[in-house]
Amino acid sequence: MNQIPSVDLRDFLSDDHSKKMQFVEQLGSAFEEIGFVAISGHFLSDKLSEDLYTQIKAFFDLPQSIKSNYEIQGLAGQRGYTSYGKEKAQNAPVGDLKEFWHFGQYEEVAPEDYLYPANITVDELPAFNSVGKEVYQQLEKTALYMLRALALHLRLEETYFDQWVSQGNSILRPIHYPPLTKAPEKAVRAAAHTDINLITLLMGAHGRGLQVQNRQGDWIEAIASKDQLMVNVGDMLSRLSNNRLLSTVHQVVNPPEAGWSESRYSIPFFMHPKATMPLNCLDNCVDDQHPQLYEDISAGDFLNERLRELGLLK
Ligand SMILES: O=C(O)CCC(=O)C(=O)O
Ligand SMILES: [Fe+2]
Repeated sequence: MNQIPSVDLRDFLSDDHSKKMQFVEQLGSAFEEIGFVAISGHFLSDKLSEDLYTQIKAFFDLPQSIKSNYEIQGLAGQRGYTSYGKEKAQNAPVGDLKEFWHFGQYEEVAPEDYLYPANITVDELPAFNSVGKEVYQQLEKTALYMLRALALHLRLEETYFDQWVSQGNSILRPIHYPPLTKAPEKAVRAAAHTDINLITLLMGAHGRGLQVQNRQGDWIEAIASKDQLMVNVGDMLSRLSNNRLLSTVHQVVNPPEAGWSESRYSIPFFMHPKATMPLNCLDNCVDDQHPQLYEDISAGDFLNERLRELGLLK
């Protein structure tokens, strides 16, 4: 396969059962074949998307001394700001050429029942906080429907994932890749990696840069149209499905020299379940032809293992 397939989430939401099942089939085969799909008909409006871009550009434009106030020790980069070059892809020699922010789950419970660290508020930019929350919730809703479709594809109850992802540990990560001033020796904007989580919804895959490795080992460009999000399978879902759904290696390459002066902004939403979700390979993905490939593990233990490898958790 040398192109990322496209699907329209409105088909899944339609009252027409055959359209709904056609979406399930298209999504399932895309995720079995290449692990990526571009989706339109999601819940994020153009206006909200533009608002978030405006806010994150304003944030990354703040002086470093102010941004650094939001880099909180002891949080393993789970909330707030992570400075340039800190995150390193698994097995990469040097850090990626990026800085980023994390919005996390918004919990409507008493503080003593909080599962997660609280979100960090940027005092200088009030709308940054409210727009981030709204985008988080619209992408979370979109991701929930994608997982419902995948549940049907895997012959599970349609709402199988709901209990695990409702109030889940998902993260919205606006990323800034600053302009390049000289030829980077080893580093690329984001070194080849797979995502850790269940599925990722990516805003901002509209220009060149993101590349996906197909089964033949070739790098293909993943470019979404303006109304599309790029969605891919992460390691948690490939593990759960005993590698039936592919968590595909991808990277963000540096632009040609003519494009060095431009920043890249992209915004992935990493859908994570609650830490207690078992990632044990599903019974209906294991048989004589497909022996179980992974040990049983919980989502929380798996995440911590991977954050350590990324250099974010000590
Ligand atoms: O910047 C991008 O387009 C993709 C980033 C990415 O793959 C990631 O952060 O996991
Ligand atoms: Fe990624």
